[in-house]
Amino acid sequence: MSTEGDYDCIVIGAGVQGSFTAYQLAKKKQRTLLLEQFVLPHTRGSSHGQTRIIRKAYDQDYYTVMMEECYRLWAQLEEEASVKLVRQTGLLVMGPENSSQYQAVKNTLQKNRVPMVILPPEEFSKHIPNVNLSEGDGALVDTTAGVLFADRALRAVQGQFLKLGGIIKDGQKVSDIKPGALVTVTASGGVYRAKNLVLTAGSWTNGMLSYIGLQLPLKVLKINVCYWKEKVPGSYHVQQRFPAFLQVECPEGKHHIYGLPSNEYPGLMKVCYHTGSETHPDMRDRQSDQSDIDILKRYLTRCFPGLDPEPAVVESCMYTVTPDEDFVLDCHPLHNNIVIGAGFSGHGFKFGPLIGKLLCELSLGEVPSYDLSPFRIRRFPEHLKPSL
Ligand SMILES: Cc1cc2nc3c(=O)[nH]c(=O)nc-3n(C[C@H](O)[C@H](O)[C@H](O)COP(=O)(O)OP(=O)(O)OC[C@H]3O[C@@H](n4cnc5c(N)ncnc54)[C@H](O)[C@@H]3O)c2cc1C
Ligand SMILES: O=C(O)[C@@H]1CCCCN1
Repeated sequence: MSTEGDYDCIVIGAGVQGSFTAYQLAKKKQRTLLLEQFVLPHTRGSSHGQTRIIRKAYDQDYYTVMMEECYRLWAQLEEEASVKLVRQTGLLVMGPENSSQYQAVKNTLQKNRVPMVILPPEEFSKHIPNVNLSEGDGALVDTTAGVLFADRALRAVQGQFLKLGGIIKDGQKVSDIKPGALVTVTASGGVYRAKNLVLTAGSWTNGMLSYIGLQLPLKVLKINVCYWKEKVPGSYHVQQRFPAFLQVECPEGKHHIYGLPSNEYPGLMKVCYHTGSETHPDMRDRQSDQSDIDILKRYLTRCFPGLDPEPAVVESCMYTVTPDEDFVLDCHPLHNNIVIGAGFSGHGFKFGPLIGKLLCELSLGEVPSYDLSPFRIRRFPEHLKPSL
């Protein structure tokens, strides 16, 4: 066997994170193979669908700081691929004025000098018609925020990767990984070898990690992606400058509720609950729990009176959630030529271009551009197998 390998790097999983990682590696002249189990494009993972929120409004500084560069990297891809991927709409954040979460978001924005507008309750309805602000809630708008065109972004980044000479093999389910100076990857269409491996397998991550002696505390949740009909067409439309929104706490449920202005489906606004019920990634459609939809119905009846409180369309997506909802961006504890990007916990899309850059840096043994301590595997010591 040659010690050169077939490739410099193999990336497993062509969702947003694997696609951006492969693109960054190809930019660094690495001979890169991107393997995907499904035929592309597909709707079985976490990166499909037309839209995602992009925002700087976070309760932790490190995400807000990282978003500075993300916006630049998204703009760069828009230019390279001649395609529009980001639409600035602003993000309305609502939550109990004295709650720690709402205050944390407000403080992070102020501290990092992110352009924002605070909407006092008496002025709220002048700026945001058709929404009832809850008694005691504060409201602010992160004006930098907006909507990312997700499917289009995946097409663009995969297209750029191919232009750089990268290779995508889809319809190739990986069924084994053998670590070593050359990593050997067995997939349904062949056996491939490379000096480095990056694992970005989304909800299937622990299945892949079982081949290389590691398990992470990841929960896979099925998310019901709900669209709701506007009673008066256009009332929550992106062209009426209706923003995306995030309700950080409310009486109906303990998790966030979020929404995007109507755009992709005429007359329908997307509003979802930021959690779901556990599932196996291959059995997603067997999970039929709808308690999240009941919470949304009650919230929309109270706060979005212009929406019919019965979902018109329900699609499915998955979150892969860590206990602290921070990502995993790290090398395998024993095999430093295997890099893992996982646990994006329902908020990783907007970071895609930067995650790609960071996983590429880790794979090339470079000093990462950011402090990755919040994202290290060793924050879960109890989950490192005794064999490690
Ligand atoms: C409903 C919903 C709303 C969201 N909203 C936002 C938002 O507003 N803003 C935001 O920033 N983020 C948001 N997110 C989160 C974001 O979409 C995810 O963090 C991101 O898509 C995760 O990407 P990924 O590449 O890790 O996973 P995936 O997209 O699932 O990619 C993993 C890929 O690996 C492949 N794979 C797995 N196993 C194998 C194997 N054995 N062989 C070959 N290939 C394999 C899978 O088929 C898949 O294509 C949302 C997510 C959901 C579900
Ligand atoms: O990443 C985001 O911006 C959204 C916010 C709410 C939960 C889902 N993800």
